[in-house]
Amino acid sequence: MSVPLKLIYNEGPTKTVNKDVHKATVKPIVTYNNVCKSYGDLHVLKNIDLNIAPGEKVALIGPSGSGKTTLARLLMTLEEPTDGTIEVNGELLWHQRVNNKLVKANEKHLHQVRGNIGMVFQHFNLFPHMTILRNVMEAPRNVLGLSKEEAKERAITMLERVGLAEKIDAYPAQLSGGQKQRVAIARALVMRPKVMLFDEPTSALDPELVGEVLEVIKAIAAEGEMAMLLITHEMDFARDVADRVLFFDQGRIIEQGPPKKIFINPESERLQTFLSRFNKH
Ligand SMILES: Nc1ncnc2c1ncn2[C@@H]1O[C@H](COP(=O)(O)OP(=O)(O)OP(=O)(O)O)[C@@H](O)[C@H]1O
Repeated sequence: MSVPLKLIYNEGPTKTVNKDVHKATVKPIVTYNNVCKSYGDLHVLKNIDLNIAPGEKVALIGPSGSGKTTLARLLMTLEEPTDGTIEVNGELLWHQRVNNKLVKANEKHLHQVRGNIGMVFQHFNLFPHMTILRNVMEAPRNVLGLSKEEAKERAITMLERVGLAEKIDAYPAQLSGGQKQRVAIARALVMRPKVMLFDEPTSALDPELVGEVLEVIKAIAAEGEMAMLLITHEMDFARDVADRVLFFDQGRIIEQGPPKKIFINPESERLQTFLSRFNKH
């Protein structure tokens, strides 16, 4: 059993880190194996190797256009890698192993693997004609095949978790951007994914609404067992939530480590330059 390890640094917040995260023996929940992605001559991802352990919180930072969203889109199965493989919970995305050979995965297989991944994007894409409760119940009903009562119970629990229990009968148009994003988080969580992927979840929000969404994500992260990949331009948030921070530039992982190392003792010049832009603000 893993033992939570309390870690305090730089007068910063108290973090809970899963000790097992850094042990080589833990079977990763997500594996990128030599993944490349090109659009014509543009090589957006170059030989990415990345393991994410169960429960591990990984923040991805880096300049605009460095390939962070592309890395996420591959995991969401919205894009196919040009080369390499990705595994989630031991199952290949895009490919299957048949007689030890890689063959193209069918839709059924993809659907199954995708069920392990929850996604929250910049834009919430809620169904405007459905109440908040219906928005969150929809996938448990239609994808998991739960009864109406079971789906409702699960949805209400999730909406309570993101602080929106009193809004279940409201429609998306009646909510603030921050509240809509919290619904989107509940909608992803209700499927009980093993991995949650957040792609700049606050970048479309008015500044005064950013905090409430980040607080919800932090609270979910602190609960533990679910792995998270967080793409963010919020450096304080990355520092507070992540067990490991990856600095991405020009399609490669340039540097990675615990937040303390990345934000206080960055090694590469590129990371130092990148961080200095944030420190000026
Ligand atoms: N479908 C596509 N066709 C062609 N080029 C693309 C496509 N999608 C992304 N790109 C290019 O890939 C590069 C990486 O884009 P990506 O969105 O992954 O970067 P990013 O690090 O997430 O940037 P940001 O922080 O601004 O969101 C960019 O040069 C982008 O123009």
